[in-house]
Amino acid sequence: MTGPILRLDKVHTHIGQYHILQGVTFDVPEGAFTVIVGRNGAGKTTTLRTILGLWKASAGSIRFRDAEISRLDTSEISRAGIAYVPESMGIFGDLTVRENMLLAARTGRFDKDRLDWVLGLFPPLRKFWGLAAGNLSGGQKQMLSIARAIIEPRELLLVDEPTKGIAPAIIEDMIDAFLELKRMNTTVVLVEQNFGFASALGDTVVVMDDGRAVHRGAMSDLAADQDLQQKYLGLSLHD
Ligand SMILES: Nc1ncnc2c1ncn2[C@@H]1O[C@H](COP(=O)(O)OP(=O)(O)OP(=O)(O)O)[C@@H](O)[C@H]1O
Repeated sequence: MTGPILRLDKVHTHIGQYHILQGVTFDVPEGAFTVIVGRNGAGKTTTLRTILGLWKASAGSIRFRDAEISRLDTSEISRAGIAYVPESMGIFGDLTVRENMLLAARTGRFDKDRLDWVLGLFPPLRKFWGLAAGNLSGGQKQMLSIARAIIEPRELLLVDEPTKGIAPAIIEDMIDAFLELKRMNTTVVLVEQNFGFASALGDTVVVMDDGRAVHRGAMSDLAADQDLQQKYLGLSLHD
């Protein structure tokens, strides 16, 4: 783990008349997994969308390496090397798995070694390569969505709740795939409600509540401390 690749400093986001993020501050260390947890409506997705410029920060600073990105357009932020896997997965149901992957490759073609590596992480995608993606199961769609985000090397990957609605057996496969990304020193910010998944992968953890980051620290400390979990997360993580 090295220094931060991304720094949020007192970030505020308004959506219409609502003041959603109210001074979010945390660092994302390079080459590690940062997990954002917190109750429903805490502002986790809004934080990812604000980093991506899909919502504009109304105040505060977001620095990616040495650049201030909070005023940039999403396309510029994406070109700078930040990829996003939204909760809605953002895949095209009428297009095949292959076509979905190809659209995500900015050069318009595949690097064969990279493609082999990605398909090795998610074998069902190889199997259903020619199938319209709308026919995939929920877990397979989630895999496709992640595969799209990593088909080219990215400096930072933002992933929103990959386990949502996914069966436990597939969650295990997904942990393996993310562990492989970890071995490659990929920098990931993961929003995750499933505490087993979050604690299996997270190096650092950010707990959000009511539009703020109320706790930052090592995931191992939070995972080992039930009082801390109770204080910040109530029982919702174990429901
Ligand atoms: N388009 C919108 N218009 C108005 N309010 C919104 C909009 N999108 C999100 N919000 C509000 O912003 C707050 C934070 O939402 P957000 O989706 O960031 O929370 P979250 O922590 O990701 O929650 P969850 O775990 O339920 O997905 C919520 O109160 C939500 O209702």
